[in-house]
Amino acid sequence: MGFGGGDPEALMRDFLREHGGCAVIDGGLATELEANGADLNDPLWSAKCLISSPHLIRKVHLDYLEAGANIIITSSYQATIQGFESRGFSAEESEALLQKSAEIACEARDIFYKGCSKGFENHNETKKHTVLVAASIGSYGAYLADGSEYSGEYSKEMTLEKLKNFHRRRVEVLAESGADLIAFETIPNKLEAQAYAELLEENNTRTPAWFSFNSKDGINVVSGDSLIECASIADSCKKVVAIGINCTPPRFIQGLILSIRKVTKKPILIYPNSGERYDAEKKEWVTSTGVTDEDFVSYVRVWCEAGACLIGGCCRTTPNTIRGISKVLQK
Ligand code: MET
Ligand SMILES: [Zn+2]
Repeated sequence: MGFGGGDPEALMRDFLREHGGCAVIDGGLATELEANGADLNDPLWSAKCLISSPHLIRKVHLDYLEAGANIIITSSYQATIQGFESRGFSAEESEALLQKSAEIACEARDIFYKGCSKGFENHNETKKHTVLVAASIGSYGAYLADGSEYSGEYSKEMTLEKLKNFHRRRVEVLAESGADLIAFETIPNKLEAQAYAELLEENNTRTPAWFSFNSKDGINVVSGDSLIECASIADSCKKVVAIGINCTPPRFIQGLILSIRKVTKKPILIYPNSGERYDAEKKEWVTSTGVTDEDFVSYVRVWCEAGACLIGGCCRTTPNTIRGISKVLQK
């Protein structure tokens, strides 16, 4: 039986209690892989490294752990069975690659734990620093790799059933991968939130999940669907143990937390991006549009006061950002 005594709801409660009520999520994975030299100009994005450079993924996980992250998110954001199959991998090989994303994160955690226990006579000392591995699931729009996870606009033919069929096997594989929870990230619309909630209920998995939406106006999710309605879907799903926002500019976060708080008592998570704008045509970040690490970290108290208790960073944040967040939360 793992952390939380095998009870999905207890996992997050026990974890947060152990961390004094607030815990640190890691920072951007894909963008940090790029900062470490990976070329991710590819429909698989960060999942490309599962094939070409798993050691780099492990290094970035470790960098975030050393910087103070208590939760690390796997490299499966844009890893889909359909995406791997279109590269010529078999169904089994594709599932193995998903599995591998969890294994690499667990391996990084083991290395980190071993490093922590050095110098402690009593091995139990390491218990103070429980780290959770969250298996990432990016949206259907992320799989399309055309920027539609930031528009939330899927074709008119898209239905709830189609979305469920698209995600079903991937959710099953990652739920059984050894990760502690499933991180549904960058959810752009209500239909996809509904699809995830139904899959979790139907699957009967014991692995808990978090739902994280993205916004580009500070009010609604990116498709224009009501954040309140999206967060309510997450709130109604028993397997969902935290609800929040990721990959959204820091300036919008406080208001979004307050909105989510209106419809849930579950823990609220936030991991904003650096605030830089992504130019989907040029496939690059417009650097002049972001905030400095200092500015980012100066928001942390405000976000806690608004009600967030899981805080990290998304695209273009770095181990340095996470170090800063960790310092503020330790105080
Ligand atoms: N966890 C993912 C990453 O940091 C989230 C990407 S949001 C577009 O790479
Ligand atoms: Zn992001």
